[in-house]
Amino acid sequence: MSKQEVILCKNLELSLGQAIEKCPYDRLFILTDEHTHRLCMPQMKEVSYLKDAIEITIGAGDIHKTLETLASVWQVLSDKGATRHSLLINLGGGMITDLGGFAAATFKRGFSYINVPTTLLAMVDASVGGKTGINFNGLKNEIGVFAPANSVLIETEFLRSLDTQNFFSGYAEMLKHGLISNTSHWTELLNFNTESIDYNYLKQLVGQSVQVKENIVEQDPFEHGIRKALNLGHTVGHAFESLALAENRPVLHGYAVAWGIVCELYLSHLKAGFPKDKMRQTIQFIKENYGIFAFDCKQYEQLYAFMLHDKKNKAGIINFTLLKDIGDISINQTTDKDLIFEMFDFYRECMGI
Ligand SMILES: NC(=O)c1ccc[n+]([C@@H]2O[C@H](COP(=O)([O-])OP(=O)(O)OC[C@H]3O[C@@H](n4cnc5c(N)ncnc54)[C@H](O)[C@@H]3O)[C@@H](O)[C@H]2O)c1
Ligand SMILES: O=C(O)C(=O)C[C@@H](O)[C@H](O)[C@H](O)COP(=O)(O)O
Ligand SMILES: [Zn+2]
Repeated sequence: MSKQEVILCKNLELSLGQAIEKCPYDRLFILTDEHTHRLCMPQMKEVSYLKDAIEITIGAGDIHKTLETLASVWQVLSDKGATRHSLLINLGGGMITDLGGFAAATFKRGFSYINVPTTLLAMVDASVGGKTGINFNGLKNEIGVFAPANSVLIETEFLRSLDTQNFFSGYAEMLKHGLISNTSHWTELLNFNTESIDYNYLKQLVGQSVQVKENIVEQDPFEHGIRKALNLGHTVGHAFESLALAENRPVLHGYAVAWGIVCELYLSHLKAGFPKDKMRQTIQFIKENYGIFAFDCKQYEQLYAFMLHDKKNKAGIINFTLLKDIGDISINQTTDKDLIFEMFDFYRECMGI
């Protein structure tokens, strides 16, 4: 996979113009969801290159990260004459960059695309690294391909219209990056004033956070080894997300990851010696800011069944990424079912369920 250009923009219009010039195209498309079309598209109207772009707008939220929505995007591409030499700009959160990236990577076996992430989660995580796809059969990202965007243009001014829940959803992936990188970044994140956001400081943290992801993806673009670090919290988090979806009470991805981190830090403590004080401090932050995902012991089997679908697994054995300490990563960790159930007990006890 070629190294991806990720730019923390000073001037989006200029950066986008330069990125587009690097991708000669016959037809230009821009994908938004109903919210980013209303809130973020007006800023793009200034960009002269986009005057003739064909707009595609889909429903917002992960419930639309489906085969049906993907087919509707393919349909417009086909009807409007997209070719292998077309260019797609994804303007939105992780749902848009995942689905749009997959649409571009598969239409006529693939054409170029540029990500302009508009949520915190997409800026620090989803828009970078080339994982694209859709949810399928109640499972997260079940269908997809690795296909990086030609450029990722991060304009943090878009964050000013983001609601609190989506701010914290993205912040969970930043916390994950703190845990897998170093103590000083983790400490900065735990101490950031989330009640009164300093957007200049946030921009600096976004830069640091996306750098953690870029460094790892560069070493292992196809997740054969160290990229599994980026999946910390997701073995359990995706199971929570799938259970929530099955029970018609969807949760935001980052919230599921935060609750997944609570579980996987417990396993990290037991199996890899992750320090108890750092586990407690991280869990305290999550309890204070993410509320509770409730389930009872009758649902343990169902959660376990969802975890059996994790993409890191091999031969039916659930694969965890654990930590010996902050920044000290142990990939390919396994454990028996009893300990997984004990981990659920721990989660429920410390969340007060
Ligand atoms: N590919 C990857 O590496 C990767 C990494 C992390 C997460 N993901 C995926 O990303 C998705 C979650 O992404 P997300 O949290 O960005 O969700 P999202 O794209 O659904 O966006 C969340 C909500 O915020 C709205 N929104 C977007 N930008 C806005 C803005 N500037 N102001 C106000 N509202 C805005 C959206 O319309 C939506 O309603 C999940 O599907 C997850 O699986 C992928
Ligand atoms: O980029 C990666 O690698 C990640 O694992 C980042 C995750 O935050 C992200 O949610 C990713 O989509 C999960 O991928 P999956 O392979 O577990 O579906
Ligand atoms: Zn994630």
